[in-house]
Order: sequence, then C-alpha cells, then structure tokens
Amino acid sequence: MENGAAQPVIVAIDGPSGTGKSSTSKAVAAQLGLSYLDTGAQYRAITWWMVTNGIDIEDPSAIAAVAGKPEIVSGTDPAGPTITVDGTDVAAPIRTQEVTSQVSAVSAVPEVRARITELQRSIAAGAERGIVVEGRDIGTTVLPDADLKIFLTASPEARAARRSGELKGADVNATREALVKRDAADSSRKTSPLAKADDAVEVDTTELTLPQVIECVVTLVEEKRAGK
Ligand SMILES: Nc1ncnc2c1ncn2[C@@H]1O[C@H](COP(=O)(O)OP(=O)(O)OP(=O)(O)O)[C@@H](O)[C@H]1O
Ligand SMILES: Nc1ccn([C@H]2C[C@H](O)[C@@H](COP(=O)(O)O)O2)c(=O)n1
Repeated sequence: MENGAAQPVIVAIDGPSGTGKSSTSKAVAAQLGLSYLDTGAQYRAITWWMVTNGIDIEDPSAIAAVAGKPEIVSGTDPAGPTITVDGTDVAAPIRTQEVTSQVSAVSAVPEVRARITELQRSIAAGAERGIVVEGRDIGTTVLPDADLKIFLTASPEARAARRSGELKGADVNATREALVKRDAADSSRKTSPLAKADDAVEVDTTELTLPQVIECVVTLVEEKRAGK
C-alpha cells in the first residue's frame, strides 16, 4: 500500500486433530503481528458448559435448546490466548478427557455451530491487522473469502506420536484410535464437516518439523500479501 500500512489479512488453517494447527497458527500469527483464534477451544468451551450444567449430550434437541445460553469470550493474542465461559477461565478444564470425548457430539448440533460461527465471524471482522483462524470448517464455511486457506494433514501414526508425547507417555495405539474416531465423527457430520476447501493449499506435515511448517505458512502469507 502507498501509505505503508499492510491490509488486514485473513488466514484460515484447517485439518484433522493433531496435525499442528494450533502450534503453527499461534507461531505464524505472532511472527506476522496478527491475531489468533482457536475455534476448537470455543467448541470445547460450550461442551464444558453443557457437561457442567448436566445437559444430556446424547440428546441433540436438549443441546440445541440451550446453545444460546453460555457467553463465550476468546482472547486473540497469540502470545497468550484465553477462553472464558460466563466470566470463568476454562483454559484448563476444556482439555480434559471428559470434554475431548464429548466435543464432537456437541459440535455436530446445528444450533451450536450457528452460534459459534457467528461469534467467529465477528472476531475475525474486528481484527484490525488480520487474524489466523484455525479449526475444521474455517475455509469452507466460517470464512470462505479468507485471503489464504491452508489444510494441514499428517499420518495418524505421526499425529498419535505427537499427542502421546504431549500427554507424557500415553499409549500410542489408544491415542491413534481416539483421534481417528474423532476425525471420523467430525468429517461425517451433516453441518459443516471437517473438509478441505477446494482453494486450500494442502501441507502434509508428516515429515516436517514444526519450524519447517511455520516457515512454509509464513512464506505463503507473504506471497499472498505481495500479490504473487
Ligand atoms: N510438524 C510437527 N512435528 C512434530 N511435532 C509437531 C508438529 N506440529 C505439531 N507438533 C506437536 O504435535 C502436538 C499437536 O499439535 P497441535 O496441538 O498444534 O495440533 P492441532 O492440529 O491443533 O490439534 P487439535 O486439533 O487436536 O487441537 C503438539 O505437541 C505440537 O507441539
Ligand atoms: N472449526 C471447528 C473447530 C473444532 N471443531 C470441533 C471438532 C473437534 O473435534 C473439537 C475440538 O477441536 P480441537 O481442540 O481438537 O481443535 O471441536 C469443529 O467442529 N469445528
């Protein structure tokens, strides 16, 4: 631009569980001075609220009836992203096994998706310098006009090894089975399933280190900004 101010850039990063979306998105946003939004954390937060309030997760109509109740607030600083529900910091409880095992069922309910999608669009629209938004349906549904769409993949074996390392020695086979099951549920739901947008750039991270993936995505954003 003539005045030297960069146009805000919207980057959508989607992909299955454990492909490196959060680590990559946070680092890319920090490096480029952009905001960062973890949409999985928002679905986890609404799931935590449902569990805490005794809502029957097996009953989509019970979930739909209260989908508008919790107030979810996401802090978008990549150096310290935050998430609260009705003013309570839920960054830790949304990562429990109880929430992880139920989040696919809650996030499949159309009323939940409508609510969270609206929130995501309003956060992206308010990001003055631009934003990196990561999830499962960002390029296809939430921000179909994003400037750059990335779809990260990795073999289930690589993803399980990464996750079990993170979970300090959790059984790799059980971890692999759990993530493959969650991906199947997220890919097969009717409303905005996990999917690669037709115009997304696919990056297979199986054989790449995290710094290599970050460098690859930063380069793609810079090329986009330079109009290449
Ligand atoms: N290319 C890579 N090589 C090795 N480890 C990686 C790579 N990318 C990410 N990791 C590690 O894998 C783990 C999962 O990464 P991350 O949480 O970023 O994935 P994700 O796609 O956001 O997962 P989820 O969808 O389940 O939230 C982390 O411990 C992270 O440090
Ligand atoms: N855009 C999104 C983001 C996440 N979800 C659902 C499906 C995932 O299994 C779950 C947790 O996400 P994670 O923290 O593992 O990234 O949230 C979704 O449906 N759409």
